[in-house]
Amino acid sequence: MEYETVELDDKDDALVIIDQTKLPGKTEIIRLKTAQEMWDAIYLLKVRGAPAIGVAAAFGIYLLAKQIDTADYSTFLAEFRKQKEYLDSSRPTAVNLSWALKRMEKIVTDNGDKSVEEIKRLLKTEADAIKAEDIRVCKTIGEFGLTLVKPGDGILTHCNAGQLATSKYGTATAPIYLGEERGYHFRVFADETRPLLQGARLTSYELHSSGVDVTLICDNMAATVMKNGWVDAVFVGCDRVARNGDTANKIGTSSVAIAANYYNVPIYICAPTSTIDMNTATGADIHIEERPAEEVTQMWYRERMAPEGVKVYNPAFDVTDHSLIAGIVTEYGIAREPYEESFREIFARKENAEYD
Ligand SMILES: CSC[C@H]1O[C@H](OP(=O)(O)O)[C@H](O)[C@@H]1O
Repeated sequence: MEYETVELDDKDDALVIIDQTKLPGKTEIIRLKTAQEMWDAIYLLKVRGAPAIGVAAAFGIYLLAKQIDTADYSTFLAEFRKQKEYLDSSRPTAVNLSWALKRMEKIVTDNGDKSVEEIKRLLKTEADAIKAEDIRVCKTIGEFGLTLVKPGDGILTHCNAGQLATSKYGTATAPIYLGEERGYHFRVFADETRPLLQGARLTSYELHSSGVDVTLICDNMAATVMKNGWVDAVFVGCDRVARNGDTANKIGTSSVAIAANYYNVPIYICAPTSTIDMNTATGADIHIEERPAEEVTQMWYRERMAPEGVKVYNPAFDVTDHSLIAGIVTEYGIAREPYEESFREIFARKENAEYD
């Protein structure tokens, strides 16, 4: 299934995305032009998934910068920062949002000696680079992930860390897609992932459309398929990895990790280095987004599933303790305990690679 999760239409000054809230029933392409439309699209998960949110924010802030009508650098910088802070406020947990926006801001602050028009051109180049890197990073994560499994293995996924959460390949699905190209024929079990069903609506849709052997299960069935011996590894994505390896990912991931450890099934986090936040010491320091009750009680504000007025707790993410994680698969290798030391080695490799 070839489609672009996030595209830039530079001529029409539009950020073009698939509205993921309409999948799998309808593939609806929408064009975002204003800061409000971009903010809403991220908050409402029309575009979602840490890497895809980062790419959307990079193109989005570029388009908003284009609209800043001034030749004065200080005025441009002030307005740029206002728009950046606004987009950054849309969702708090996925570090890629702020990481991409900071990268774009650095283009502006590093080039104060250039004209505003030249800075706008440099912003476009940086946003294109962020998207290109995302594709390369995901493919490389797939290569490292493949070293952890063998043809015919059963793989369990949770939420969607697939093509729709990135620019291509996905992170947790990258080994699956690469394996499919090379005849590995994995048997995938996709958790539906309540309340917003990213696993049912997106992961099973992506994999089934790509001819992958995928079985959709309810979240409360994950332990059973592991107990049955059908799962050889768990691959999940992430939204923020703390320095000690604690990982924030879609709500329910920590339950999957506990079950996986009980049944001796390794769980691997597939994490672009852009999602590893060395400034966050442990999972306790990660801000977990809480979302509206209606997502739990009314299935996308449609079918009522619970009594009106009932109390609801709806955290969008949880934190999996580093001690439960068998390895963290990055584009510069697989990190293992002790994670802080392993991450420092991986970032050193990244630094050297970027200078090669
Ligand atoms: C490529 S990993 C993306 C990560 O983001 C998802 O969250 P959401 O659907 O709320 O954006 C989920 O946690 C995935 O693992």
